[in-house]
Amino acid sequence: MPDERPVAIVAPSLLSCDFGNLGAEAKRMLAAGADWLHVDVMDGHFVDNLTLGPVVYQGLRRAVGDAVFLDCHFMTTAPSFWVEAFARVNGHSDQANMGCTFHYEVFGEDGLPLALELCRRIRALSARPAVAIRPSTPAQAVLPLLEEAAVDMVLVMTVEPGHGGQRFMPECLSKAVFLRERYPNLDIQVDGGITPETAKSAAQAGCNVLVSGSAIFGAGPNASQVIAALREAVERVH
Ligand SMILES: O=C(CO)[C@H](O)[C@H](O)COP(=O)(O)O
Ligand SMILES: [Fe+2]
Repeated sequence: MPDERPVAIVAPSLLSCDFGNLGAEAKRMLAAGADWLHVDVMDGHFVDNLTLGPVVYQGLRRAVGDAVFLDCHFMTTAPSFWVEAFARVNGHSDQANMGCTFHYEVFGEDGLPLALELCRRIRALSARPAVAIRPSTPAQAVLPLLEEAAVDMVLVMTVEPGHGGQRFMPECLSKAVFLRERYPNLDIQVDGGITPETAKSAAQAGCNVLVSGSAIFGAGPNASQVIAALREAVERVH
């Protein structure tokens, strides 16, 4: 039987970087073995924190170049507006180098048509649509989007969105198990409190895309070792 599980992807979260040296920090992560760079976009409404907008994103894109996949995690009440704004400054003829993850909760059950419309728009931009669920949202909520093949990835949050450096919530991993059983080829991303240790249980639950902020940046010059350990956690269950 062919091995259907998707490949390991490690995405350092720039939320934990030295923002005074954003471009250099991003390049340091790429040199240390990062596959993607995770960009947390917080609007001060959906979460009680505010990070970066299109102006800073444009600077980041210029610093890393077009070949790098920037995995944008929109923790915003108006994802459609911000997706357009980020796409405009992404600096490329198409946006295949950009991931657009929105939160299910901003649309909810009644908002399925709007969520589908946003996914179609993200695909029309050639960007990569994904949906995130916070700890209190069940995995079943995203099934209608998966049934329509509207998203390429589900982000299972293992902390409450809004801040880096929080405690990992292992109880959220049952959602990854539920999704992996039904979708062997789906990219399942996990974000929040991921360390080489917690990555093992996340990988066993079926997650293959690991976001990690404080563990990677907290390792200073040893970031490459943490990235390698995260990748190994996924590859070991592969
Ligand atoms: O989406 C996020 C917070 O809402 C961040 O991506 C996440 O918290 C990463 O940081 P850490 O690895 O320190 O938990
Ligand atoms: Fe994130």
